Amino acid sequence: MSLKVALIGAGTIGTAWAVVFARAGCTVRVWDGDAGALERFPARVAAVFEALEGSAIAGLPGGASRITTHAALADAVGDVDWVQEQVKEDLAIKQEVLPRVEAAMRADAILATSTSGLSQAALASVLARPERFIVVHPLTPPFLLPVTEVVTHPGTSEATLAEAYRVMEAVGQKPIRVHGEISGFAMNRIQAAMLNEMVALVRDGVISPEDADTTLTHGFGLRWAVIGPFAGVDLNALGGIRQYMELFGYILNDVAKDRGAAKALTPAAVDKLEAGLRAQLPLTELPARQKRRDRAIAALRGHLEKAGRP
Ligand SMILES: NC(=O)C1=CN([C@@H]2O[C@H](COP(=O)(O)OP(=O)(O)OC[C@H]3O[C@@H](n4cnc5c(N)ncnc54)[C@H](O)[C@@H]3O)[C@@H](O)[C@H]2O)C=CC1
Ligand SMILES: O=C(O)[C@@H](O)C(=O)[C@H](O)[C@@H](O)CO
Repeated sequence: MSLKVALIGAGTIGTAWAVVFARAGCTVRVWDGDAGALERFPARVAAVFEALEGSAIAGLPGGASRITTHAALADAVGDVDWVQEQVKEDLAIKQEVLPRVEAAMRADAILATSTSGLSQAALASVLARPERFIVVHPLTPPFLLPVTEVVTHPGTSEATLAEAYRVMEAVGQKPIRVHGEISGFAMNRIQAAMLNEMVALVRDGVISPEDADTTLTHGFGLRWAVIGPFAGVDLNALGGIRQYMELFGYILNDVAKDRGAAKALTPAAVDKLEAGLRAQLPLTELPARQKRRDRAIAALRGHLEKAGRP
């Protein structure tokens, strides 16, 4: 992809985005308010490319040679098509940096922020061209984990949203659409729900931190690597997700009650889940999907045994 990209912020996520864009063929220009961060940047990027070398996701040759660092903001963003911002997660800092970046950019370029959950409306409110502004939030690190949430504010244009999808798909990311203003967006809320429960179980002496992690590394994580939690439980009852929830939904409700949370599993929620799952897969095809799940997890386990775990 021949896109010209500027990265604002040369820390952990700036480094990771540089690899994502550069390995896909984009020209990447990097700026940061801290000269030291820019100095350290090439070595950080080189370490990632070295780790990916020879793998299926190393990307096009010469990735690092497409990345340059710039002391002046205007030099980095002046003629690029896409600007991705990842300065410190602090509303006041982003509200100060984003308008400066916008003023130095081409009027038709897109300004995306990597914020993990700050209000997109509050960020957009300080911009002159909010229609070109969008949240494109990755997981860590995006060069390994392609899912990327795309979140608009009420003034984001349809063209900007479509371009965000086009660009993310072209650089090998898997965009997902998150609707509305919600703190933490979707990905961090999902992770937070699980982490909150794990913290409470450890705090109350129900399980050790190590064993809690093992439920993921040797359990759900293996399954969820090949099939999501909804599609996964859909295979755990012959009648699919509706029957699963009839049989085991009491656990979701008990946990919500124990933690003083409102019950999420309403009849309307079950109807929505069933409609979504059955649109993907008729009940008659569940056994075939079970077989595909088994093959994929078996292959994954074989690979993990060879590669070892960190
Ligand atoms: N670390 C993570 O796992 C993820 C972080 N993000 C988001 O990416 C953003 C950055 O996070 P990290 O890369 O982890 O932080 P980091 O601390 O590694 O890097 C932040 C960079 O911003 C620069 N910076 C801070 N204030 C600045 C200013 N006023 N002007 C110019 N540069 C400034 C710093 O010099 C630093 O190099 C945050 O919005 C965060 O929510 C998104 C996904 C994952
Ligand atoms: O674990 C992660 O990768 C996610 O939590 C994120 O990407 C977040 O943005 C995180 O770094 C801050 O909660």
